[in-house]
Amino acid sequence: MNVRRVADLGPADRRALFERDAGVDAASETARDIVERVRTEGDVALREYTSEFDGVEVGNLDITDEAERAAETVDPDLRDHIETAAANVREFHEAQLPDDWRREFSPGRELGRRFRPIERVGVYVPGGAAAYPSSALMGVVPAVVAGVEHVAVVTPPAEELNDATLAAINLAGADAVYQVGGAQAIAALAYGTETVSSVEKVVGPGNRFVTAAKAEVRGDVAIDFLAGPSEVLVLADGDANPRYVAAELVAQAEHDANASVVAVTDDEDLAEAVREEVDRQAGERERSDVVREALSNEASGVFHARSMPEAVLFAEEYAAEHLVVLADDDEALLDRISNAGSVFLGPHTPVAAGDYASGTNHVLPTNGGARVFGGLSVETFLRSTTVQRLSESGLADLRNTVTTLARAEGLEAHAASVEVRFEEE
Ligand SMILES: NC(=O)c1ccc[n+]([C@@H]2O[C@H](COP(=O)([O-])OP(=O)(O)OC[C@H]3O[C@@H](n4cnc5c(N)ncnc54)[C@H](O)[C@@H]3O)[C@@H](O)[C@H]2O)c1
Ligand SMILES: N[C@H](CO)Cc1c[nH]c[nH+]1
Ligand SMILES: [Zn+2]
Repeated sequence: MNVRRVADLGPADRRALFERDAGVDAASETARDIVERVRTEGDVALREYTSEFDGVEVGNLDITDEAERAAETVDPDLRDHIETAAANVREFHEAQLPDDWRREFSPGRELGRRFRPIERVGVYVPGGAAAYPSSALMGVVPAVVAGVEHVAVVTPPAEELNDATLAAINLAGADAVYQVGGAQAIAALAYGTETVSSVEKVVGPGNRFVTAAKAEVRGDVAIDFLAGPSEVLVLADGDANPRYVAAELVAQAEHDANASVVAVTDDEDLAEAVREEVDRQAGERERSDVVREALSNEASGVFHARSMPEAVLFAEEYAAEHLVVLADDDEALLDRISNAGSVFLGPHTPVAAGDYASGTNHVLPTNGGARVFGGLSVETFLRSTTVQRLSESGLADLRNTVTTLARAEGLEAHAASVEVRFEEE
């Protein structure tokens, strides 16, 4: 990996960086075929795909009881830490619960909003190369806090089911758990099969096949947003510690060969030091082949900007899932940034803290989705309804405006529905 200068980036480089897709487009056709087969063939298709992609012949797809057992038998120390993380996630998400409200905006014109949970949701908990008990907490806890009645979880199977993931799913409060992963799991939640009942909204992160499948079912079922292969962008000034910068890149790179990891700084020496550190740290990791592939992606790299404003502009255009700011004036830099899924400020705030335990949600938009979406939250599981009551005088105040606009639209019955209220019986 070479240090690249932001000023030298051509249109093709900028497209690769700022319109990145982490292999999701290339997975779309496969995902579409899988979704269609599951929709028409149900459990038979689920079992066949599970055998093909996960190499497992599953017995019962429903593993709700196994999850309950795992919560009792999992290593007590691990269970304690799962519960600590869950408590922090719960606390942060409870703070997001909105209150219903109603207010009189002018005499006789009372308007408000109320919030109710979606009734049935499905949470994807990834579990291919690595197991993700933390993603179980991030998906299920906010749904439970929002008051969702039925929370179903799907997660890929393995010869030996991962106890920590199962325990976390149960401890977080899921109602049903199915051992199925990939695009087939998303299709099962969207359309239902003999075993898996369909839901109203599908949420959660996953690899490019999972992400492509969510894009495919969107429209038939609600989804949160596309949360694909992980990303991090580190915005650093010359005082940043290159070991910390490199550690952030290597950490998110170990998720997936399709992960995108970037550092941008106005200090050429720091850029060079980060590049060397990344090389060194990448070689030390168990998943160093995955890390190296992620580091060599077109959307990854170490970049030298001519100034911090140029580096900030780069970060804004990139719109990363995670933005780490390692700079003296981090709060001032933050003020100039809007596009990021989650921001980590200062030398003691690694992304891993938010990935596992600080309490914020780690299910976040990737591939530039942060330009228009926020991460998973309690609001993801709520819908709002507006409520209004007008008094007779409140309606009288609006009478001419409503009838004039209704007639301008050629909708006489709308106007009449107001006028009838002022006519003598
Ligand atoms: N953006 C976020 O918020 C966020 C959060 C956590 C994890 N992640 C991401 O989740 C992903 C986890 O990936 P993973 O692969 O370990 O687990 P996964 O559960 O996402 O995917 C595993 C499934 O992929 C399917 N699959 C694998 N190869 C396939 C192929 N060739 N064709 C069709 N289907 C195939 C299989 O069905 C398998 O069950 C990583 O990319 C990680 O970065 C993202
Ligand atoms: N960094 C991931 C989100 O992109 C979340 C995660 C789970 N486990 C470790 N990290
Ligand atoms: Zn992570």
